[in-house]
Amino acid sequence: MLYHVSMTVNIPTDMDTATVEEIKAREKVYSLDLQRQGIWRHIWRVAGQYENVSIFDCRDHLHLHEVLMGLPLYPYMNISIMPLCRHPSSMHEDDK
Ligand SMILES: O=C(O)C[C@H]1C=CC(=O)O1
Repeated sequence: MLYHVSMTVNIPTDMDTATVEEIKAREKVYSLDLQRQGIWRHIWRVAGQYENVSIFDCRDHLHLHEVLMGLPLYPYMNISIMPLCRHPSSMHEDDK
């Protein structure tokens, strides 16, 4: 199942720089691993925001939930989710 997910990151301004960098480094490793597995299909930066728009390909809602809960930046994110289904005019067989 495909999901449109937007994540806005709000790291507390008083968190020390080393901790922020360590969390961001773990987030990148986690994200790249999911991208390689095909679970995190696309990620874009929203211009001018500490926000991304992503497409996830998960088995079901619970799988998506577990993937998102595992994000190292999860405690500092606001997340919005839209479940997607294939558009009847889509020419992409894997849009499902
Ligand atoms: O930067 C972000 O949008 C937050 C998060 C998502 C992937 C990643 O590496 O960091």
